[in-house]
Order: sequence, then structure tokens, then C-alpha cells
Amino acid sequence: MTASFSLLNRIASPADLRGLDRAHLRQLAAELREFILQSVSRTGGHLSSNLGTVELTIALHAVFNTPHDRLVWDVGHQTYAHKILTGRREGMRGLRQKGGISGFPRREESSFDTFGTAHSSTSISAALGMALAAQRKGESRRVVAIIGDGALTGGMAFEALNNAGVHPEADLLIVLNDNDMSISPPVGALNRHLTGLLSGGLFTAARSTAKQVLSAAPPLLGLARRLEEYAKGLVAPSPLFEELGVKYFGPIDGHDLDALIPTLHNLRDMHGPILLHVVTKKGQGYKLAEADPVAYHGPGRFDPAVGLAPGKPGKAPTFTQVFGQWLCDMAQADARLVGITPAMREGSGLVEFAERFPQRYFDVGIAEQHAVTFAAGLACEGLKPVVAIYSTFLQRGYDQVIHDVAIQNLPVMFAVDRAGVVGADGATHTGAFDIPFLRCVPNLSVLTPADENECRHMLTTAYRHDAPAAVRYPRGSGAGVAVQASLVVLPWGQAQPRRASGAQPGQRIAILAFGPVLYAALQAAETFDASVINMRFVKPLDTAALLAAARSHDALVTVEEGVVMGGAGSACLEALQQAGVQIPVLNLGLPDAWIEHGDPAQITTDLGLDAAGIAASVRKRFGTMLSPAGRQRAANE
Ligand SMILES: Cc1ncc(C[n+]2csc(CCOP(=O)(O)OP(=O)(O)O)c2C)c(N)n1
Ligand SMILES: CC(=O)[C@@H](O)[C@H](O)COP(=O)(O)O
Ligand SMILES: [Mg+2]
Repeated sequence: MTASFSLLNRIASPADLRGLDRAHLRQLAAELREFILQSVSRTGGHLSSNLGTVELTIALHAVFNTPHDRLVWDVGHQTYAHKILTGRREGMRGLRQKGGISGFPRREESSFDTFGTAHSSTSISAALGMALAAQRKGESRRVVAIIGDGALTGGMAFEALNNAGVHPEADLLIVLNDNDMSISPPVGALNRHLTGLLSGGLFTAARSTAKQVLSAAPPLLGLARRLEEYAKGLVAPSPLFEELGVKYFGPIDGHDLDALIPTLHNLRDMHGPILLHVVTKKGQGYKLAEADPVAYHGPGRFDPAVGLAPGKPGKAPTFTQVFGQWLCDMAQADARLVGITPAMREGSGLVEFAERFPQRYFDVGIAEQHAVTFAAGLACEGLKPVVAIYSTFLQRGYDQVIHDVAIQNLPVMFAVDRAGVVGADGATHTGAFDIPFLRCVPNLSVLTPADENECRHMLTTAYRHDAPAAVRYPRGSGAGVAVQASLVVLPWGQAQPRRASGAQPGQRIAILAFGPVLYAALQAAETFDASVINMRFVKPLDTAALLAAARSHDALVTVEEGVVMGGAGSACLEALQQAGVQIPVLNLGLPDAWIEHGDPAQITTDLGLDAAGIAASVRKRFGTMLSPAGRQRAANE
């Protein structure tokens, strides 16, 4: 790194910055911002949110006695400054890489990380719990939740505010970090309310007023009350929060340490649930990120002097891109189609659809539960909703899938992206569980395309099925199979034989593959001259193909990129058991363990789900069967 980090290098923990004067804190902010930019440009990571929270993080650690006082971050994708100031500056080299530090707060990583997170809108609930625990235990502790304007759109945040408002004994400070952005531009009436608080020059006027009023020191008891009234009168009052029983302060400039520090100082000594509205800019200080915070939300590696490299032409499309193109084509073909995203327009591949079909596109905010039930409502009235959702975030909408979609057998289609290993985001974002939790729901079908072209066909197949259906596909690209333009419906519930074993009786193995892992299975099959079946459907399972494979082989292997426990392999075991068929079966997939962050290819290898890994597992389990002695034994049986 070329820049000088003379001050930052001396900060081993927040205690080191508490003695610094304002000028030095400003220098620290500048160094920290440069450090984050350089560091993230080398590792990839959530850049623009982190550039926007540098001053806020410094101010929080300067004013609060962390980690005794609790900072609870929402989502946690904006905690790089926090990590750097809490002893993990060197750790940033390995950010989100195998064995390195996480991109999110983790309790096991640092005592300053008070609550593990990465899914949105949990901070107020957790912080309220901590504040009430402290109160009940008689501990003197301040608890601060830091939540973005995007995260505040999540249902959990509203539920927590509703609860906090009836706990005046909870000393809880909620810092609303309002950068007027989610990943994409924010949506919804709450955003309109927040914008209203900043409009008409009020925020500009309030900036200096707030500085004078909210920063009055020292915070005496009587002053706290006056402060509140001043703030109500002179700064923008928010009836919304006040009516909920949460005292509202702000808005103040979240990049101005002279406003932040004294204000936090005063609010620190007030009681009950309080919300401080802080205004920041996503990408602050790096012009390219300020101009395009969406592109710099979570970039890979890049040269900070040049910015993000343009996508390479001719590269195979990702599954997400295949879905995005399919959605536009299907929308063109069927006027009933509507597309829904819970705040993931870019990640889920809906940018073009949103532009071309604005009346049929719904970004509902970070509100997965609502997204699913909203889709159910649309379906009730004859529309054909497609909910584009990451596997990990569908976990949030599970009861809605069961109660609102499946019980009523409504034709809602789920395009389940990021199913399987995701890489740098790690355990919180791995799409591990969707097969088990979806396949047990009556009426709901689960499809697992093996490649890009099959993905397009399966999306069409599921869409035309006219009942609840989920098509799951992974992050990134697959085998690179060319995608046909036509909208093809595949035979419902039918597997596809891909390779026939020519092995001797006693040595015949069939690999049943679910999803893109088919291609690794095909490679592994060469080693043992195994049969390979592309199962295509987890549900309805092609039991005819399964039983036929069991009859004509000596062992079965199932492979999927999801947890083995309760997964597609389990579905095969259940079907075999129901049919009274006994055959050795090896189930391969994700283990009963958290999949940590790292390079996705490396993770796949470590999990034994690449060709070599599958072959090694088969050899380990069925090695004796494959040996001459084993063959002899099988022949004698
Ligand atoms: C439950 C859930 N849904 C979606 C996401 C994906 N996501 C991560 S950050 C983010 C935007 C958050 O916006 P905000 O809280 O305002 O923070 P900012 O990015 O603006 O700093 C979204 C939608 C998530 N982490 N969790
Ligand atoms: C923090 C968060 O939840 C998102 O920003 C997520 O990291 C995006 O992941 P993708 O890069 O897979 O879209
Ligand atoms: Mg935001």
C-alpha cells in the first residue's frame, strides 16, 4: 500500500482513538477511508457502504465504551472500519478468503462483534434484547443498533420498533444510517417519509441547528429534556417514530465528526428508546463509487485508479443472466407474468425486466415474507408471479411459502438463485437448505437444472406447470452450454439418462445427479465406467428412473449442492425404502456443518463435490466392490 497510514497504524483498539482530538480523528477518517479502498480493491468486498460509514464508526467507538457498550450492526456489510479499528487491520488482507476474517460481524471473531449478522433487519431486535437484559441484570450498559435505510424496510425492524416502543426502560439507541440507498435505489413509503424529513432545505438548516442544539455539553439531566424539546421543535420531527414511542433526533450529517461526536455524547446519557437519524453518502470519498454506488456495492478486485473493469465479451452467461433473459422473453410471451424482487434487482438479474416492463416489476424492499404473500395475492387474481429470490433469503419467507402459496396451490414460481456454495459471503449466504425445506411442502415442485440451457427450459416448464414450483440454480456460471432462444417445456417429472455403465455385474455404479454437479459426476463416472442420470426433478422425483437404476446397478450414488440431510439423496432413499428395494447408496452433498467463506471453486473441492472428490468418495465407499476380490464376491452372491 502506498498511502501513509501513520495514525491508523497506531490504533490497535478503540481505546487508542478515544484520546485523539478532533483534528486527529479527521486524519484518522481520511486514512481509514483510503485503507478500506485499497484493501477492498485487493480482496473484493462491500465497498460503497463501508466508505459511507467511516466517520460514524469512529464517532461510535470514540463516544461509547466498546465492547462493554454494545454496537449491533445491521446486515454487517458496512463493518470494515469497525473491524479495522478493533484489531483486525492486518486481517483485512484475508477478508472473505479461506481462513481469513469474515465480511460480516462474527461473535467468535472479536468481542467487539456483539451479534453475528448478514441477513438484514435484525439489529433492533437483538439490541433491544441486550438492552433489556442489561436492565434486568442491573448492568450499566449502552446498546446501539446501527441500521441502514434499506434494512429498516424489513419487517423485523418494524416488529422490533413496535416492541421497543413499549419498553421505556430499555436504554436503546438506534442510529439510522440513511444514505438514500439500499443495494439499488430504495423503495417504499418509509423511504418517502425519510426523504420528507430531509426535504425543503430543512436538513440543511437543521445541520447547523442540530450541531448547536444536539451537541450542547455537558449533558445535564435537565438538558436532556430540553434537548428533546428543542430537537422536536427545531429539527425535523418524525411523528412516525414518536408515535411508536421512540424519541426521534436528527437528521444530522453523518460525515461531520463535529456533529456526530457531541450528539452521540448527549444521546448516550438519555434513557429509553431513541432514534438518531444520520445522513451519509454511499461511496463517500471515492468518486467512482459515489457516482455509481450500485456497481461498487460488492465489487470483486479492481484497480482503484481505473475503477471496475468492464465485463469480458463472449463470456458464458451466469445462471442469473439466463434467468433475467428468460423472464423478459416469457413476459413478452405471457402478459400475465409479473416479476417480484425483495430488494435484489441487480443480484437476481431483473435490471432489464424492470426497464422493459415497469408496470409488471415489483421491488418490495427487503421484505421476503411480504414478497411471497404479495405474490400469492397476485396469483389469486389470475396473474402469474415469478418471485426471484436467493435461496438463503427464501428462508425468511418459509411460512409464507407453506401457508399462503402451497396450501392454496397458487401458481407462484420461485426462481431460487444462489442455491449452493456462494463463496465470499460464507455461511450466512450459502444456499444449503432449500431442497430439504421445499421438498417437504405438499403441492410444491422442486427443479434442479444442470446447465444454462436446461435452466431456461426448466424455468419455462415450472412456469407453465400452473402450480407452486421452485427452480434452483447456483451463483455464477455453469458448464457453458449454449442457451436456446425457444421456450421449451420438458417432460414433467422425468429424469434424463446421460451415461450408461459398461461395467461388469458386481461393479455397476449409477450416479444420480441433481443440478450443475452433473458435470462433475459425468467426469467422475469415467473412472468407474459408472452410469449417470441427470435427475432434473427433486420433486416430483422420477421414481421409475430411480428404481430402474437400482435394478440394473450394484450401488447408487446421489450428488447435490445442498445439505445431504433431508436433501435430494434422502428423497431417493425414501423412495427406495418405500419400494422395498435394498441397494448400497452413497449420498454426497453439503455436510452438517457451516460452509465458511472462500473461493467457490476451492470450497467445492474441499467439500469433495468436484470430479476428483466425487471419484474419491465413491472409491472410499465402494472400493472393495470395484476391486477384483469384490467383483468375485459379487459374482458368488
Ligand atoms: C434478509 C436480507 N435480504 C436481502 C439482503 C441483501 N442486502 C444486503 S445489503 C442490502 C441493502 C441494505 O441497505 P441499507 O441497509 O440501507 O445499507 P447500505 O447498503 O445502504 O449501506 C440488501 C438488500 C440481506 N442481506 N438480507
Ligand atoms: C450483504 C448482502 O447480503 C449482499 O450484498 C450480498 O453480499 C450480495 O451477494 P451477491 O454478490 O451474491 O449478489
Ligand atoms: Mg442505505
